[in-house]
Amino acid sequence: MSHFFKVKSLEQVISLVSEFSVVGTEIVSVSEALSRVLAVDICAAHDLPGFRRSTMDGYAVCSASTFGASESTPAWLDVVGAVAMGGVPDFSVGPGEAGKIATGGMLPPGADSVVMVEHTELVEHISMVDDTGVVDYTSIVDDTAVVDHTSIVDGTAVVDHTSIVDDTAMVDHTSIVDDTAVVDHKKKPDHRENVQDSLAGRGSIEVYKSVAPLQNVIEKDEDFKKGEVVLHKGTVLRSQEAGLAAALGIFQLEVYRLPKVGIISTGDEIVPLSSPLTPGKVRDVNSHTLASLVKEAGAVPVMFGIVRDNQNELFDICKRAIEQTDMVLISGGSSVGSRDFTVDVLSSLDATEIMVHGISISPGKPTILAGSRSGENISGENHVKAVWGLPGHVVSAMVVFRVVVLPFLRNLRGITNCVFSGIKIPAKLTRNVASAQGRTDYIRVKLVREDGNNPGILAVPILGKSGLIRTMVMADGLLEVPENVEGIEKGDIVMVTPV
Ligand SMILES: Nc1nc2c(c(=O)[nH]1)N[C@H]1C(S)=C(S)[C@@H](COP(=O)(O)OP(=O)(O)OC[C@H]3O[C@@H](n4cnc5c(N)ncnc54)[C@H](O)[C@@H]3O)O[C@H]1N2
Ligand code: MOO
Repeated sequence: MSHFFKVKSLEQVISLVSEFSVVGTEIVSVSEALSRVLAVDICAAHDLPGFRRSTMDGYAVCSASTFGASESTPAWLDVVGAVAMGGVPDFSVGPGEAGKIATGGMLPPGADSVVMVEHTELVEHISMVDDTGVVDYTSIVDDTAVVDHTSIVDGTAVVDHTSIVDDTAMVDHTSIVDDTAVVDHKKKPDHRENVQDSLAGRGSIEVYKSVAPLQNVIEKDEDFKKGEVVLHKGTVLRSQEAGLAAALGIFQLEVYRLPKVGIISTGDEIVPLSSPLTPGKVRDVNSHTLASLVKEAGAVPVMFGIVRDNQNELFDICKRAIEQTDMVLISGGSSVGSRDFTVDVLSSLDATEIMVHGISISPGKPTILAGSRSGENISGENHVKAVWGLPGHVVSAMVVFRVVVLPFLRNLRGITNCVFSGIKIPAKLTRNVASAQGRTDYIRVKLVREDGNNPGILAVPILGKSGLIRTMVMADGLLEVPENVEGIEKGDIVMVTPV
């Protein structure tokens, strides 16, 4: 009622954020943690990845063995073993030697780099073929799998393989290879490849390209070092943070609980969507725009419905909303008209102090911020809660939410560490925009692509009163015209906040 605004600047209002509390915490599984806010620092319990890994298929080598290697003067290296995936190599690599390795495999001791397989050529197998035609291979496929072939190749071409490929799979080949080519393999088809692979891994290679130390290798602590703080309190968790937690074996995280935001619409003229629209009435738009904005901001809207222009009714609902939620948004009745009760009701509530009535922004000047210390909330946490009186005009309520309420809601969620909150899109303004000195203006703009040879983005101002939802529906963003600026000229590059 008959109060006059004591207008504060936007900066003055935003600086009050620190006077409000943050919600309590809870434990959630990593799979439920997306978009939640981390409540503690997380340290790496071990080095990541924990061992030196190859990033390529090829040969683990001492890089010095390849120095000077080229197509015309290749380096010649002996292949002394093959690394099994998921295992620990049981051989080491010295100068002039190489170990066959796949992407992700552990480098054998002595190797400091990996030559890509396409930069090598296999030139020799270790095989003893003598005059009597006895071929003897002993190939180590992995640390559990010893492949032992004893093959007698003679004029009758009897080939007898007895191979243990791994600890679960006994492979027994009895193959008579003769003119009729009777071949009996009791084995999985890929075992043959493994065996051939391992045989191919033994021998010598020519290397056509040198590698530098640590080339094609991830060091044992290259991702994160043991003891390092890998995630900071106040971080909004994204898919990559879930991946990091998984990599470190963390399956539960302490996060801030989701804040509840109470939403109240006021006004004798406002009717719910379910009611018929009789003359003089308008449907409740603000409850729905604000609930959507609250969800978009990572909180939970709690609807308290529509309150008539009645001080006692508004008092009761406000009191209940403050008790049951962490922040309250009241739209309508924030101005200085005879039916604008919000500021009086908030002043009359216990332990509630009006901190702001009027902000030098347009739209949104008649905004109220009260701080309520009225005891514990339902979760037993002691809060200074923000209670907002937002202007009733549909656009004003939305703009004030984005520009003013959002920083307080981010603080309530516990966010301290997120660069995305202020991302803006550069665009070229298509017409002059005037603005009054001494207030920050928010211009709704539509973003369109420039055509022809200009790949830029144009910002087309959407003109219209702040009671018209159409202007927000048409808009893609808000353009801020600062307090000390009189206007912006057509053709200027402006920064647009997406809405
Ligand atoms: N003498 C003055 N009058 C007004 C001033 C001023 O400085 N001096 N400021 C104007 C501005 S700017 C705004 S914004 C409004 C803010 O008024 P209130 O916050 O008191 O809001 P109401 O008067 O209740 O409603 C304004 C307008 O919005 C419609 N409305 C309200 N709630 C809803 C809803 N939930 N859904 C849809 N539409 C809603 C309401 O019907 C009115 O049309 O004050 C100006 N006056
Ligand atoms: O402040 Mo009103 O919100 O300009 O329309």
